[in-house]
Amino acid sequence: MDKVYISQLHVETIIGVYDFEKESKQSLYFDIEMSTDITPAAQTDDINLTVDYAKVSERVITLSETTQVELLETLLEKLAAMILTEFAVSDVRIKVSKPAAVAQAKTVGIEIYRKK
Ligand SMILES: Nc1nc2c(c(=O)[nH]1)N=C([C@H](O)[C@@H](O)CO)CN2
Repeated sequence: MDKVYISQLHVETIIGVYDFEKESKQSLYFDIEMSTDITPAAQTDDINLTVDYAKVSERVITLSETTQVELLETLLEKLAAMILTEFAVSDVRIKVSKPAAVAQAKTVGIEIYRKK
């Protein structure tokens, strides 16, 4: 299956388990890969017949900024459900990195894969 992807989408939001994390925004970076058939768009040159990565990016940014949760897992499940509901994709893989979470690590994070 063809893929539409978004790499290193940067979002600033409140997220975390600890009290100090609820006081200021932290950076998250998303890698998103969605399966879809791009043939109809390629044959017609019509953006309406494919998955618009700009629209997906906007929705991921908005939902991440307005959802207040503690765990990255919770946020990723909400984002995957939104993408599968709102866009014509058969599956989605989302990876989130939270580089400031562990000082000794370059970054840490979670990856999930969900199907319709
Ligand atoms: N599997 C997870 N582990 C941890 C998370 C998380 O969201 N998922 N979050 C934290 C803290 O919020 C951390 O980011 C700050 O030190 C710890 N472990």
